[in-house]
Amino acid sequence: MAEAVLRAQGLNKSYGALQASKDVSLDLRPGEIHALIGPNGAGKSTLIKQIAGNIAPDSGRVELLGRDVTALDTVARARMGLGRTFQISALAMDYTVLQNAVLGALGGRGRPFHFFRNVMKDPELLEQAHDALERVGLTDDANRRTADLSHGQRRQLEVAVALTLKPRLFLMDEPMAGLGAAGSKALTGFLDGLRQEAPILLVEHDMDAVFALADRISVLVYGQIIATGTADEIRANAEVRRAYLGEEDAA
Ligand SMILES: Nc1ncnc2c1ncn2[C@@H]1O[C@H](COP(=O)(O)OP(=O)(O)OP(=O)(O)O)[C@@H](O)[C@H]1O
Repeated sequence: MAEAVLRAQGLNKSYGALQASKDVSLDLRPGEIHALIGPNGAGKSTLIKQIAGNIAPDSGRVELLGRDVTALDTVARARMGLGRTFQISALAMDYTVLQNAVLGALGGRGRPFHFFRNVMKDPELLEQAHDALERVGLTDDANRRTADLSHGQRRQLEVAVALTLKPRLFLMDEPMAGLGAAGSKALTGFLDGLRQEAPILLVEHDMDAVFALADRISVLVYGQIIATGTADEIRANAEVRRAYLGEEDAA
């Protein structure tokens, strides 16, 4: 089996008496989409934050590309190739689509800048930004104000911003949230192709998207992974149906 690009081992995290992660282990392999599903409050965001480096686990470890990164912060993990999209948009709404993409590319440089107008003339940054916009199908919208984009287009732009850093793997937190049927179909098609280049750990409530896309699915309930398997295995798992999917959704 190919070496995992991401490995979480025995993660525990408590908030007071509440154990939000209980001995959580999972991995992400080259070329795959691994979906993380579970009811509201199950601990999905808490787990993603430990993997990304926003919060430290009480115990356990996180390995990225074979290296122990448990003590590294979000910036160091991003520089190693961990790309991320967020539940709540981190885009600058008054900037154009291109400006947001250039700022994303700039984030990979790791040194401060002083003049925004110079940044917007930097050929290398512009090329990275244009490439990423083309990948997600936003080339024609490059000069539009981000606030004027549709919700679906903003989601595409978030992926483009993450792509400017040429990530080796992605953490995506509910990328389908708020998208209509057409938007979520388009994004599903895009993620389907993206997995070969950068595998994706996908937190998603849209079960149609999850079952269409995921090579493997892990189900988190009360901070614990109760099952990991293919879509068919998860659909057929009695404990998962009881705890989460419900009979009608799992049919
Ligand atoms: N900073 C915090 N302090 C205290 N409790 C927290 C904190 N963050 C999360 N929790 C609690 O930990 C549990 C897991 O929350 P988390 O946000 O990880 O769940 P989730 O599966 O991502 O939920 P959702 O699907 O609604 O986003 C919840 O009971 C939540 O209230």
